[in-house]
Amino acid sequence: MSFLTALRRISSWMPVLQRSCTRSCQVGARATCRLLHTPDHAHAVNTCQRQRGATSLQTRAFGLSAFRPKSTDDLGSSNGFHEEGEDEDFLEDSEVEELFQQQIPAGIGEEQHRVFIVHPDVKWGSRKQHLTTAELMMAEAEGLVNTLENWTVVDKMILSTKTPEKKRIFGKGNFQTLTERIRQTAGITAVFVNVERLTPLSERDFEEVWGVKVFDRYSVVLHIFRCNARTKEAKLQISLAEIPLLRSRLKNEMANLDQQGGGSRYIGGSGETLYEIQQRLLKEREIKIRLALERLRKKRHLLRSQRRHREFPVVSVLGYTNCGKTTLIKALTGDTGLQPRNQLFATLDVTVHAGQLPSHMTVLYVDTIGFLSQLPHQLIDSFAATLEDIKHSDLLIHVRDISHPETASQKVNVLNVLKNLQMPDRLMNSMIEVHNKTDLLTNYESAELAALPISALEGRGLEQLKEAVEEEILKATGKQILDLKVNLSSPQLSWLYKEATVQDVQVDADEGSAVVKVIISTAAHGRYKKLFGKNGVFSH
Ligand SMILES: Nc1nc2c(ncn2[C@@H]2O[C@H](COP(=O)(O)OP(=O)(O)OP(=O)(O)O)[C@@H](O)[C@H]2O)c(=O)[nH]1
Ligand SMILES: [Mg+2]
Repeated sequence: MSFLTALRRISSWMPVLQRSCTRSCQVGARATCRLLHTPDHAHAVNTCQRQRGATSLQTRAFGLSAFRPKSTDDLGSSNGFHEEGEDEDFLEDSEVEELFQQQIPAGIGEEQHRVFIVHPDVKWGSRKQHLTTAELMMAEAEGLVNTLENWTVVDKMILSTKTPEKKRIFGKGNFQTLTERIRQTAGITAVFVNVERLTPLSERDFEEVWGVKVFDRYSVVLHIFRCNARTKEAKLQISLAEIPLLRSRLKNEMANLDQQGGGSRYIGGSGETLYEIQQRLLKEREIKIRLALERLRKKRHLLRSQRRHREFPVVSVLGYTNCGKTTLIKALTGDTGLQPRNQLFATLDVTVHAGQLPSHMTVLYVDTIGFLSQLPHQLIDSFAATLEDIKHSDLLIHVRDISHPETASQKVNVLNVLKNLQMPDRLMNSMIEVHNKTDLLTNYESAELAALPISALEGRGLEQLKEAVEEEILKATGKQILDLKVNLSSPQLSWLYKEATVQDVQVDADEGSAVVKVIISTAAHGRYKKLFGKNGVFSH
């Protein structure tokens, strides 16, 4: 790259970044008020309506009536609950869009790529992958490329290596073989080196030798995320995760410029070199995105307590990407708005969907972003905020694609990520493991006795799953299902409507009494007994 081209490219960033810095100051003064709620809650209310009859509905729906549906995009990252007056200082959609569309790292967001994949296979040492093979890792890399609409795999190669994390990933001989193969393969526009993260230096070296764009897992996964991002939070997180790529690009461009003696020159009496100015602008961009994300996170804290207050137990559904999480939630809730896709990272946002358990108790199922082995660390960091909410669930369901050849290592990977996220022990111990896609295997029988075999697609095993969920939810929330005999001339029934969840009322008109089926917390039951005496409880 010539000195002039490099200089031109770098200075092309400046107006964009400067504009973004000025705007960030203006945003602070803006306050936006919104009221919205998810269609899921409308669904929850409707379901309650059908199950409980008019009187109980009045009690329940009252708590929810302050919410209205807005767009499905808004369901996403903040679980669909937004509170009035809490949107102060928040970025407008157009501002998030501008951040998202500015400063896209080179090669990301481009129209098409014909890709050569090389997988460095570590034969020994601490970096060796024990639960998988190079062929399976290569298959996953191909899966990642094929997820992108206009990307195709042209050729692939597995090469052994000792030090995938060092600058020289491959030995001299192997590197020569690889370079020849790449040069001989016609029409390649990019090489995907299947490592977590390439150093800026090796990326530059590879690009120089091979003459095409070079990607690592980090940049490929980011590219997929960019294509699938719908909500503000996802877009902000992707923009944040792209910052390291922009830094690498800046480093490489400055190295080019320095070779020509330009990078460390001071700019027009500013006391800063060009490199320092660019670094500062990137830092400012990063701070702005982090601030916006932090505000979303704070908002979620509020939303969490609101949700607790409403007493709908929360069940988070997680697992490796493409294992069938969205399909399962769709089957459990009948929510037709959900769109499962045979694609990695189809779901990028945490969304919430109401469903019913056998006792007609309403629970909220949380659909989450899928996990991936060797998902680059910075990516996990920027999405940790999204996954943070899972910690506040009442129960976790771990979905596994049991038909996948790598199902065992996928499980290990998911458990590791949960450990890194410091998931509370109570959730890890009560987690329900579900073996999905059993329809793809003949006469599947699990060696893991506690696991539940299902087919989310064909609706098999769902009743057993719902029963298991109910059992765990009752344990987790300290609730029980009871039949209570009430005197209709006393305030017992209205008390129960207020303090517990009334499931069913069987009236005996002659006796002036009713048997009421309730889901009630131990504490509320204690208060009930104190107020109305111990009589009239039937075991359930
Ligand atoms: N045969 C079969 N296919 C299934 C089953 N469950 C899900 N699938 C398919 O697996 C693919 C992925 O399903 P999703 O529900 O989108 O998976 P996910 O875990 O939400 O995926 P991400 O959001 O991308 O992480 C889709 O093509 C589904 O039709 C199942 O029980 N049997
Ligand atoms: Mg999904």
